[in-house]
Amino acid sequence: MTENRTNSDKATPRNTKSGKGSGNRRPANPRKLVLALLKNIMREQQTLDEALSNHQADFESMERRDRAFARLLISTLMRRLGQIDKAINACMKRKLPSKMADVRDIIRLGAVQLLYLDTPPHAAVSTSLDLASGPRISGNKPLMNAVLRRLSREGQEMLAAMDEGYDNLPRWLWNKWVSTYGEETARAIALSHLAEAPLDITVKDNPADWSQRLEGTITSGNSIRLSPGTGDPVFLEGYDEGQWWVQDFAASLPALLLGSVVGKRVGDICAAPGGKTAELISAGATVTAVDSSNKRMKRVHENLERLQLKAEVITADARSWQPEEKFDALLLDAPCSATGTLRKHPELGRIKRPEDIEALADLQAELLNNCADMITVGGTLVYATCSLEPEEGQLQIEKFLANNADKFERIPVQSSELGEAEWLPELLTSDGDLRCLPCHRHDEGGMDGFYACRLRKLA
Ligand SMILES: C[S@@+](CC[C@H](N)C(=O)[O-])C[C@H]1O[C@@H](n2cnc3c(N)ncnc32)[C@H](O)[C@@H]1O
Repeated sequence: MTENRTNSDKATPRNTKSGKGSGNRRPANPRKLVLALLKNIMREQQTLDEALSNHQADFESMERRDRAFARLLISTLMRRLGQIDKAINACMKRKLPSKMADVRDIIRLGAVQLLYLDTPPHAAVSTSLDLASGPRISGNKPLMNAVLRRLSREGQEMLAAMDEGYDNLPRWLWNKWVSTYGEETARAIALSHLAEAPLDITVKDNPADWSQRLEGTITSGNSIRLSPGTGDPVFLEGYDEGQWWVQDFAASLPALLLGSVVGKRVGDICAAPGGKTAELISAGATVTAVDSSNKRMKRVHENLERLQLKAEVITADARSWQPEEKFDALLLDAPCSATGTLRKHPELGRIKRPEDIEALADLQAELLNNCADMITVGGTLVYATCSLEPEEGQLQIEKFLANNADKFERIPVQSSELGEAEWLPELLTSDGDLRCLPCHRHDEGGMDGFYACRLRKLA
């Protein structure tokens, strides 16, 4: 299972294990593919997974090395776009108008190679200019050439004078995080996006044995952090045998807030692609997994089959669906802006807008209200999102508790429930909610931003 928290209904292109590209098709040019992805992301607000699925045949036609290069190019572009654009603007008398977006994208593609990927200047410039076809674009080759040549000479000096955390974060997110967490933490979060996130897996059992076999380290509980450069997880021992699934350490925590689930009927609401479903089943629960997306539910079925785990799987809108018999416990992992996952999905910073947060907060409130009716009196409800925004986290819960004061109470989480590591208290708020930030445990590779709160039904 590979994690996908972008709420995208489009699957990431599957890895062909041969890595040789597919069929007799002529392999696609990785730089040209990246240009198309950039357009999909920046001008059509698609996630990288969505954009990649538009170009699946091209992606799969490439050798494994070219696929890795294309991914490196697009992810570095997304992580560093603020600095790249600032450096490009410094090379021009005035900013390029939006009708010249294609020209700007070609310069960006050359710039990322010159500034961050150590591509020899002649190769970065000539391979970019080769992509400038068509009368409207090719007429701008002298401009593109001049900007890229200047970046090859002065680019590193320009970068050294920039504030890389601040410059690479969209302004509205910077302002929001400074007002929510303070400038020091906002900067630490922004800096955490600049490096690729490590790969975490959750094992069904025997974490000590699996951490040795896969040469990783146990973060806590059943979560193992693999060493950098481990490569594509589908090639690793235990994947085909269904012994583990990919899940960020922070994403493995909300399910723990339900306590012992052995023998309990647990509703996993908004379940796809099924990371927490697998965790709850492995912990001994009888799980009903509900999600509204047919396409994503297909992945739950595939993932459970690989992991040889069983759940009742229901495709339904959880704003109105109700179980025939109420659950003992429920986990609502609500759709959200996913701003806690920018390390893994740096493009989200470019496609999300402040108004998305408001709309998602309304959807989460509807889901939470309906989930409140799905559990028995005395039952536990855990609400979680991978957002850093208070409207999707603590403010959502405050509103819910204010409207349901006689029906629900918050049960503060104790750090010992999350595991034994001495640093786990860092992840809890003074109210006893879980509040993971991407900058937590930065020196060990950080973690996704996650919020979770535990409630008990009183009446
Ligand atoms: C954050 S993802 C869930 C991740 C999942 N819990 C896991 O651990 O693998 C949110 C999910 O909410 C689902 N969703 C969005 N709106 C929904 C609705 N009204 N009813 C049910 N599911 C919904 C999306 O399809 C998406 O799969």
